[in-house]
Amino acid sequence: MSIPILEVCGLRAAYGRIEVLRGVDLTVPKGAVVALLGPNGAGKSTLLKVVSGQMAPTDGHIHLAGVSIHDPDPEKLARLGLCTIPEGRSVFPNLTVEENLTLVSYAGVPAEAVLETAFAYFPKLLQRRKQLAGTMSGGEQQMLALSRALASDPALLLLDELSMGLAPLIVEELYDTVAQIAETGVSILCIEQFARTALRVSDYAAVMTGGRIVATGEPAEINETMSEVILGGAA
Ligand SMILES: Nc1ncnc2c1ncn2[C@@H]1O[C@H](COP(=O)(O)OP(=O)(O)OP(=O)(O)O)[C@@H](O)[C@H]1O
Repeated sequence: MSIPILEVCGLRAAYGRIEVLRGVDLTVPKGAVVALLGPNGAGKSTLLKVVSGQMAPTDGHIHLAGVSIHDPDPEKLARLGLCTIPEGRSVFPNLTVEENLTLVSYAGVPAEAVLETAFAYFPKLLQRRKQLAGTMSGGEQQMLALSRALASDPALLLLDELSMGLAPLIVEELYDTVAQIAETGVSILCIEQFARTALRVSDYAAVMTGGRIVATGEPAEINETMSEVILGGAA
C-alpha cells in the first residue's frame, strides 16, 4: 500500500482553554476524495486550520506525503503540495479573473498554461477573463478559487465549504469539477454541508462530532449508518 497523502494521529487543538480537537485520527489515501462531515461546531474547520498550518496543535502528529510535520508552517506545507481553499470567497475581488490567475508565479508554470487549465475546467471563466472577480457570481468566484488552487499543481486540496451561500445546482456543478480534478490524481479532503453531494464524489467519508472522528467508511456505509448525524437538514 502506498503512503497516505495525509495522516493525522491523536491531533489536539484548543482556542484558549477550550479544547476543540480532542484526539483526531484521520487518513487521506493518495488520490482519494475524503468528505469530512459532521454537525456545526464539531471541529471540522479547526482541523483544516491545523492541517494547513494556520493554527498550532497542542498535541498529535501530522504526516504529509510521508513527511512528519512537527511545526506546521504554511510555506513548507505548500512545498509539499498542500493547497487550501478556506471558507468564503478566496479571490482578490478588485483584480480581474486573469490577474487572479497569473498574479503569483506558480513553481515555474507559465501563465498561459495556468490560464489554459483554468479555462478548460471552467469555460465560463474564459468569457469573464477581463472581469473583476468581485463582480462575478458566488459560483464563478468559487470556480476561480478552484482554478487558482490548481495553478499550484497541488498534491492535496483542502476544501472548506465550497458550497457556502450557493444554489444547489451550482454546488452540483462545482462538485462535478471536483470529481474531474480528483481523476487527475489530486487528493482531496472536503468539508461540506451538502453531505449527499460530497458523498456522491467521495471515495471515503469521515464523520466528526465533539472534536473526534466517530466513523469512517465508504460513502454508502456512512450514508446508512450515520444519516441522522450528518444528513439532518442538508441536501
Ligand atoms: N476563533 C475561535 N475562537 C474561539 N472558538 C472558536 C473559534 N473558531 C471556532 N471556535 C469554536 O470551536 C468549535 C469548533 O468550531 P469549527 O468551526 O471548527 O467547527 P465546524 O465543525 O467547522 O462547524 P461549522 O460548520 O459551524 O464551521 C465551535 O464550538 C466553535 O464555536
